Amino acid sequence: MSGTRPRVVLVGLPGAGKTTVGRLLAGALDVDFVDTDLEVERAAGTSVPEYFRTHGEASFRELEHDVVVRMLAQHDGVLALGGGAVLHPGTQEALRGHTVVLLDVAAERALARVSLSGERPLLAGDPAGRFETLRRDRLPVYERVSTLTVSTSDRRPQDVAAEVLRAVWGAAASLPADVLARLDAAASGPALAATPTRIPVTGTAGYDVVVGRGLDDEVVRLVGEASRALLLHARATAPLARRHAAALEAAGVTAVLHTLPDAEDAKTLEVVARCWDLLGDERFGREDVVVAVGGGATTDVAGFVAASWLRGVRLVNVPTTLLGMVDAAVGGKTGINTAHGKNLVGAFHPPAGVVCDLDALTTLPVADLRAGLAEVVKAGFIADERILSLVEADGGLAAQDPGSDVLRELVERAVAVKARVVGEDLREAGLREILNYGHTFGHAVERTEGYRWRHGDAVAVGMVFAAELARAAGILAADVADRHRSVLGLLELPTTYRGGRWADLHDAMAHDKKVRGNVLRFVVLEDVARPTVLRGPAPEHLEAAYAAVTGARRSGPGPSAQGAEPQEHEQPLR
Ligand SMILES: NC(=O)c1ccc[n+]([C@@H]2O[C@H](COP(=O)([O-])OP(=O)(O)OC[C@H]3O[C@@H](n4cnc5c(N)ncnc54)[C@H](O)[C@@H]3O)[C@@H](O)[C@H]2O)c1
Ligand SMILES: O=C(O)C(=O)C[C@@H](O)[C@H](O)[C@H](O)COP(=O)(O)O
Repeated sequence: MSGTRPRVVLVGLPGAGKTTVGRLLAGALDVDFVDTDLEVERAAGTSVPEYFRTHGEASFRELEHDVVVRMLAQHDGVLALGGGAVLHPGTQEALRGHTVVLLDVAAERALARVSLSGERPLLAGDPAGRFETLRRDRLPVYERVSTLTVSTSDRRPQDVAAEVLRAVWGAAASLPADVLARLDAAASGPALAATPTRIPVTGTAGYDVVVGRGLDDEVVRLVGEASRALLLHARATAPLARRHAAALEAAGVTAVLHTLPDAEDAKTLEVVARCWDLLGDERFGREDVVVAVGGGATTDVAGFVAASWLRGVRLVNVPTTLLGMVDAAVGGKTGINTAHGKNLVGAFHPPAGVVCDLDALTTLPVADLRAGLAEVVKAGFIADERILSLVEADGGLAAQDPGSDVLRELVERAVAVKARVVGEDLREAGLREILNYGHTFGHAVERTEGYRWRHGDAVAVGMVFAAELARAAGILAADVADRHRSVLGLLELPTTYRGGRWADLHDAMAHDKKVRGNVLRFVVLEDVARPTVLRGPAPEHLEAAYAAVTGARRSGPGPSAQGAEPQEHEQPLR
């Protein structure tokens, strides 16, 4: 894409609607949408609020400037700039000659939108007062760099997008017919199908995670030149798998469908062996591909089948559960369970691509949607506080609505966290352990319960256990530990576990992959987005955490209160 330029660059204050309108514009023009905040987070390896906290605004603006300049040179779709990006003189200069649209918004409207969209470091404390100051300082700069101003106050995003298209490309009649059709659809009511977001996973095996709606073509594109595709799916996703199979057949690929047992029953050696037989019967070669259409259990098994057949063939993941989209399908961990525990046999085998079609979530039972939200919340606690504030903003309602923009943002943010981590540490040499937050206890609960618990439910309780352990060890403040219960509670996820099972749980935790030389190691937090590893926790702290999870008692006051001597822990993992 080098040497191209964005069709339009959107600037404006936080809450002006740059992301929403940007996606609509990109959808109408059939081009990609890029939000520079997400690109900056990718470049920084952390969230914007966390970068502000640790490096300060000046350093953030330099990094943001570099990203904006790169995007102006490379991106040929729609580009939305972070609210303060234009403050950098170099960025003002770089915008010269581009089509820059200022989305202007009234203060009360913007504040209402911002309060629903999570942490904004520059508005902390006194949002109304600070917003007025931002508006006063920035408006003259926005006006100087922009070629057009469009108001977004009290208007539907599609009407704003339509005005931008008409103003930038002249009379509607001069727009190409397909753009006109999409524009008409937007103007007559329903919002435009938003354009997909591509989140790259860098590192040894680079691939994209595509998030959006109506993404069947992406699957065909990823299967590409293969002559055969084995589509492994759950019973519940058979209709979807059949639809993909038909599209592949139409593209000249021989599609073989195979139904896996439900949930954890699929993660066995017998099931994998059956798939190997099928691949042999159908003469699958090195150029052929395995496609997983299902939840995390399906992508784990399909991934292991792809990793082991002929020592590795291509894998395309089409996750159909929230948990699959934000976690299991991304990152290349594949595997099955054994009698000794969860995921004990497997391989690192990154997919060729991941297609997260949010439309699949409309048939997902709400209990499974919530289980997926546990892993979303995990991403919030370990790396991106904005995820937590997005959930808290309306008591967790929009997060549980598969059609909401909030859920889409949660998916994108959780995928971005995972992509950042696995891009740096595919084989879990260090940093990747943070993704295991809540899993040491969670996996133990799953094993103790004979895998009848949903994975996400077990991880929810596991995070409460990890928070109580950190609090007992004097590492984590009481209010952050309590926030685990409150956020997970909003999503109706379990935060307690029954008593009397400590011996079984402890035995299961002794098989955890993070154990080194028989010493238990737990990912814990020093604060939100400050994960670390606690090595060999004191038995009384473990038992206090268990007691707290059973509801018997709290595990201790945390470091902000008197009396707790912090236990030593390893270097922070960030
Ligand atoms: N490899 C990794 O990095 C990783 C990460 C997280 C979790 N996991 C694994 O993922 C598994 C949990 O994944 P999960 O929560 O997706 O569970 P799952 O795959 O068991 O799916 C949950 C249920 O939803 C059904 N289902 C799937 N898609 C559906 C749809 N669109 N509509 C209706 N029903 C649908 C499934 O048939 C199943 O009954 C666990 O085995 C866990 O260990 C792996
Ligand atoms: O991707 C990772 O790394 C994770 O730890 C993500 C977890 O959410 C996931 O459940 C993973 O399968 C656990 O891995 P394991 O190595 O503890 O089995």
